[in-house]
Amino acid sequence: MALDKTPVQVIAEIGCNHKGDMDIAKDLIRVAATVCGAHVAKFQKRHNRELLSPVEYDTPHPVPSNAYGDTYGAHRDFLEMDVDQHKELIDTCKEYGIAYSTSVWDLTSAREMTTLNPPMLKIPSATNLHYDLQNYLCENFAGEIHVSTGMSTGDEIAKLVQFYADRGRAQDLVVYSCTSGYPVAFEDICLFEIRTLMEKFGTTVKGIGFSGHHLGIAADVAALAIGRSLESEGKGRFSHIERHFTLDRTWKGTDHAASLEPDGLRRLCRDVRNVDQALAYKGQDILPVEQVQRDKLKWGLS
Ligand SMILES: C=C(OP(=O)(O)O)C(=O)O
Repeated sequence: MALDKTPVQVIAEIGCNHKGDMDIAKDLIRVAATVCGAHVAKFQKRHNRELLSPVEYDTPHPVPSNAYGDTYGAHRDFLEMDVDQHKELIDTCKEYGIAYSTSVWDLTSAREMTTLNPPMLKIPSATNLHYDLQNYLCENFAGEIHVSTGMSTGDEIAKLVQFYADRGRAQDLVVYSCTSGYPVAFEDICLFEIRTLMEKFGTTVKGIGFSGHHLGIAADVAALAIGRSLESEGKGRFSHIERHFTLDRTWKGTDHAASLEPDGLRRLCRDVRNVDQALAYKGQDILPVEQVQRDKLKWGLS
């Protein structure tokens, strides 16, 4: 079966790695696009008073050395960009020719971000049981809806996909294999979950993706090989690889240590492009590149 050669999209998950600073956020977009060759620059949007209980909001950050505020809520608020700032980030993405995306963690964020008409919005693993939010997106957002499946049971994932199918939106849905951990040990990445998702849902949804929080880039290339080979068996489409992205892994904050720096993301994008070309069957017995060698080297033909 011929593979759909639409390139697998590499998403630079900037998240909150901008440390609440628009200049850093814009620089992350610029570097992801122009130095690394990523396809999407992704952020996160939260309304912390809606998302967190009063007690969670007022409790100090569990890791004080990562805290940007006296309480967890104040810390999260410090890292938030408002709607106008997200508009500016969209403009910056346009300037550098990279698509913009953001995850929405609560209903208010979903309402706000849909007004910006991005090409895609994401529901993080933490929020994928929030059906009011997902119903809102199904009814009010025409773009792709990406949903991550960390910390989810098989039944929850099946229900999730059915929810979108029932609303006629499964063909706009991208479901991500994900292990929620920062960073994730190699034995916990469980890449064959991509196989499970593709076998169960690949032909129902628009795409299956991989959202990684591990170290290095080898697992992503393996994810690509697994996803594309299932594609070759008619099990749907493997469409996205998402990795956290920072300018400096030693910066203060939870996600930096599990992020790629510019050279890592650049190598990931390069390897995804190159390996994707290599993932093909021979369309003919002897390729043109081999014919020259066959004529010259092959014993027993003349
Ligand atoms: C936390 C997020 O994603 P994931 O669940 O894939 O890690 C996110 O996109 O904000």
